[in-house]
Amino acid sequence: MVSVLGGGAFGTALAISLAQKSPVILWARAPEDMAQNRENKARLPGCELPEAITVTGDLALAIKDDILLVAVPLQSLRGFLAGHADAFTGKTIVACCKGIELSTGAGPATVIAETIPSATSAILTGPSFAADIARGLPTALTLACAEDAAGARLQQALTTANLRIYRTTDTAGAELGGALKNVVAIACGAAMGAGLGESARAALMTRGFAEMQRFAAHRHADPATLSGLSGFGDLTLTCTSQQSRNYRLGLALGSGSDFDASTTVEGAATARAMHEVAVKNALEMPITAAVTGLLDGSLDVKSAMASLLNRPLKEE
Ligand SMILES: NC(=O)C1=CN([C@@H]2O[C@H](COP(=O)(O)OP(=O)(O)OC[C@H]3O[C@@H](n4cnc5c(N)ncnc54)[C@H](O)[C@@H]3O)[C@@H](O)[C@H]2O)C=CC1
Ligand SMILES: O=C(CO)COP(=O)(O)O
Repeated sequence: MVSVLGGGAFGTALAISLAQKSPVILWARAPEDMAQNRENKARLPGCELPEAITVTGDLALAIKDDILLVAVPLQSLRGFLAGHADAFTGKTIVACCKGIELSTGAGPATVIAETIPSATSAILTGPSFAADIARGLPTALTLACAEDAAGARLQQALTTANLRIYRTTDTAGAELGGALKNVVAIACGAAMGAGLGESARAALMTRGFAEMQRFAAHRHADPATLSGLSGFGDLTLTCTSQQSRNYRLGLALGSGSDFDASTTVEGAATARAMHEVAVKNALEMPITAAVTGLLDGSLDVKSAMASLLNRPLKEE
């Protein structure tokens, strides 16, 4: 059986998807409302929880299963795993989160490997909005696991009628694609929010993709992974849809409107983490630098765009 740890939008959607096949335990820090109303009103309203889902706040019960999908934000992943390290020993842990740690520059697979070395670590990533998965709309994701046999087992276990899963052993590529596209989505939202137009967005997506490839090459990821669902696929979705929280944060920055600070926006911390790695390793990441400036308030959108346009001319 599979358990999902993390009662936010994505964890709930994955539990709903898996409940088509077998009973699922969904662990949440505050399960009461979900358990009582059979709906995650706070994060995924309008999606009824099927009977096959047991909602619990008892982590020991959830961790009994062998396959554990962990859907907490990336910046919380290390603390969450380390806090229950004994219980996670020897398990198969699938990180369902996207980002790079501010404190270390590590992605989710690395965080699992460092925190629970006895675990089999994997990542589930790619273009999917939680609401789409929960409604049973067709979705394709990437499952990355360095051990191919374990990856194949997970691919079978997590595929459902509407959720098609491809697999790869390139965990570095998969974790970077999902992390870095959020930063580009913030940039695209900001450009659209400031009224700079769709041509500007296309330029940011394309040159942002070049930054993703550069960063991934630095981490020895397979370039083909970046061109797949977890990279190009998710970049396309997140940079073009108002369903994306990263894109919506960008829209708010660009238009000068308010944004609810309690929203999970992985790209904000990831932009800072990437910028630090880029500066330290002399990687050229001007869009990431511009997003970091927008987030810390040292740049506005028009001057950020001007700084990108005024860089020395170069070959594509
Ligand atoms: N919502 C979506 O459409 C998708 C989200 N993701 C990824 O899923 C991850 C989680 O995001 P969402 O579920 O959307 O966010 P969310 O904001 O809906 O939920 C986050 C959940 O994590 C819990 N949480 C936070 N810190 C925790 C900790 N230390 N211990 C235990 N639980 C903790 C919160 O209580 C909350 O239930 C993110 O990395 C996101 O990028 C990936 C694909 C789609
Ligand atoms: O990762 C996602 C889509 O694949 C969800 O995007 P947001 O976190 O920006 O909402």
